[in-house]
Amino acid sequence: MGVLVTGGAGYIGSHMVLYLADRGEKVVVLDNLVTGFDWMVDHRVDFVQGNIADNALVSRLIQDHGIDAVIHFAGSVVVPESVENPLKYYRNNTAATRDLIETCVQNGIKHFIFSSTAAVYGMVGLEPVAEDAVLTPVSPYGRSKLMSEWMLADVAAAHPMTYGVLRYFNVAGADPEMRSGQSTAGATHLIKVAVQTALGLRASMSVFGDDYPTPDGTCVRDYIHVSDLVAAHGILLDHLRAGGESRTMNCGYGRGFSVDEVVSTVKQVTGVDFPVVHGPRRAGDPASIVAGADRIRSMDWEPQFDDLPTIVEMAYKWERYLNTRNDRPAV
Ligand SMILES: NC(=O)c1ccc[n+]([C@@H]2O[C@H](COP(=O)([O-])OP(=O)(O)OC[C@H]3O[C@@H](n4cnc5c(N)ncnc54)[C@H](O)[C@@H]3O)[C@@H](O)[C@H]2O)c1
Ligand SMILES: O=c1ccn([C@@H]2O[C@H](COP(=O)(O)OP(=O)(O)O[C@H]3O[C@H](CO)[C@H](O)[C@H](O)[C@H]3O)[C@@H](O)[C@H]2O)c(=O)[nH]1
Repeated sequence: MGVLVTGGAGYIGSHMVLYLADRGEKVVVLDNLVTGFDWMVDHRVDFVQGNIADNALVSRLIQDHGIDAVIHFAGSVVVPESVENPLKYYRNNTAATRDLIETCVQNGIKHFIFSSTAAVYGMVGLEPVAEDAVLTPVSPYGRSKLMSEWMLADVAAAHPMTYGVLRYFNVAGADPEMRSGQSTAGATHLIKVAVQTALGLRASMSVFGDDYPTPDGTCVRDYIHVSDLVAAHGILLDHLRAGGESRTMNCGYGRGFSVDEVVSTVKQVTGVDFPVVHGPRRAGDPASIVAGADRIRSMDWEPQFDDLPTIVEMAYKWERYLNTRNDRPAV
């Protein structure tokens, strides 16, 4: 048995690789390094640079490495970019995923786990959102991912394959042993931006909107630590390998923090009172999105880092480490 991890040189995929290597799995990573870094791939696993849509390459990897399961992280991930360049997202997230799934079917892959997103829900109310909610994504990013969810369900109905769809909420933090972390150039994610500001890499940061219908007027999100997130994939993989049915699950802790709460936590953890500007709303932001977490909590999933200061501390430590590298990605 072996696992093909696509996008394993990226933020979340590199943590998945650490998790699998730590438990002694045979792993091969396929990544074209468009946003990932080869130095983020753990040395215990094989790394191949290439595209998920390359049928001949993926077939060879599956056969040479005895792959029974694919965990598919590779994709394009920036919501505003998907609005400006939707065809990029339909090509890389939908069409390329279609090609990858076809290669998997042709090669008898038994299990396929897919990185989906809370963006498939679109604008929701203030209550936690469950998996069976109406899906009305508002961005090409969300739609490109939802189409892949549908393809997987159709393919699994027609072929002997089981699948897991995991809808991630706001992923943050870094490996507790500092072997990987969020390293993307020009990051837009709140916790990453805030720790960069605390380190003086940015002169100030903005809070996008403070007139939302939330307790303090700023947007509420469900921040999940990346190591807890990848552990959920491991549990789902074990479930599928044991003959369990396909599952679609939210990945969040089921509680929200506002932007102002996150910023205060970053100030407390870092001890730096950095400048914060309260600016206008950012287009497309839902006021609040928190995971209905009943399904994931009904698995044997025991989160280790469900604590905002701990998540922030690890993100901060990783940012400090990145700062010591000569090749640190641009802020
Ligand atoms: N970060 C989040 O908060 C978040 C939230 C919801 C869903 N997701 C999903 O999780 C997955 C991983 O996201 P991430 O934050 O680690 O992003 P990332 O950009 O760090 O990782 C994506 C990786 O995929 C690679 N890649 C992209 N297109 C490829 C292709 N065609 N062939 C081969 N490799 C390719 C990139 O080089 C990169 O290493 C994505 O599918 C994303 O949509 C992320
Ligand atoms: O400098 C910043 C950055 C962000 N924010 C705010 O902080 C919140 C979180 O923003 P992020 O950009 O960190 O994350 P998003 O909630 O926009 O998006 C994340 O969660 C989505 C699902 O909800 C998708 O999965 C997406 O891929 C993932 O990046 C938002 O209200 C945003 O407006 C700021 O105020 N200032």
